[in-house]
Amino acid sequence: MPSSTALAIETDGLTKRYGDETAVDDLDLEILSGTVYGFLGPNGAGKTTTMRMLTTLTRPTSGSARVAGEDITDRAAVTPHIGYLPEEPPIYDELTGREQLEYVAGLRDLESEAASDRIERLLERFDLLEEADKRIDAYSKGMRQKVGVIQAVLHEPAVAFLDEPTSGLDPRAARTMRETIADLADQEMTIFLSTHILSVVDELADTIGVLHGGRLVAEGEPDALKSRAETGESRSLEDAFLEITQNGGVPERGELDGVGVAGGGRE
Ligand SMILES: Nc1ncnc2c1ncn2[C@@H]1O[C@H](COP(=O)(O)OP(=O)(O)OP(=O)(O)O)[C@@H](O)[C@H]1O
Repeated sequence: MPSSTALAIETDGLTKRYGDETAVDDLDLEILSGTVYGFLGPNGAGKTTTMRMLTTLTRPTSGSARVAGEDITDRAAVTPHIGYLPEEPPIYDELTGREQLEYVAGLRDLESEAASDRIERLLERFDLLEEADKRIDAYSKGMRQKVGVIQAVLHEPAVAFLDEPTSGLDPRAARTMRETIADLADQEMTIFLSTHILSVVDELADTIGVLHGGRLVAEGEPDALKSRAETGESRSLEDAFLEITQNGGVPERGELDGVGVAGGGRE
């Protein structure tokens, strides 16, 4: 068991109910600092709800969680340490890309010269320099996504929550995004990465967790998840994912032998 200081995200029985529906059910996570955690699950599995709880945007019904060592009930303590790219990044259409990023830097109280340097570098990296002084309402979906990611990591948070970071990006930009995520992880940023694009998770994640019906039904390193317990033969991550989540209803515990499963199996 790692010491608590090495954990970037720690949840204990984290649960969110909406009326009769349990969106996230008794979630226990221990995510090491500086790692990329790939968070998978079918539509409606509870991924966004989990991220909204961990980023303090919605309160759990029960259970607890710490992010970057801070309790998620203490929004003021948590927010300086996190960045969040939600499905629809919060950006002002009437600003230019650069103005939007400078605005976010101001909200984060970043020192202006250092922030300007970092904004320039990230704009250049994402091939946005030429468009940086155009209004965002003229941006394509992919360009908006790039601004959304840059603003999520501008303040070099300890933990970045990225929901479908490659959404809307062309192949070149998607590659830049993957390389940027890998670089950020190399710089000890913890990345909580939710996506339906399994190749992205396969390439980047140190650990993958699979949520199904609000419950964590499998967790492990990508290779362990892909290995078939009975024969040891390897399957694609897509095959593994489809097999793990194949029953439409409530998941059964232990669907994936040989891989840590919610409620047991993790060290
Ligand atoms: N504000 C809300 N009010 C009521 N039910 C909600 C609310 N937010 C989410 N839910 C329900 O909680 C469940 C989990 O939704 P969530 O958006 O977390 O899933 P997801 O894994 O992010 O799905 P997707 O991959 O489609 O984005 C769904 O059944 C959804 O209908």
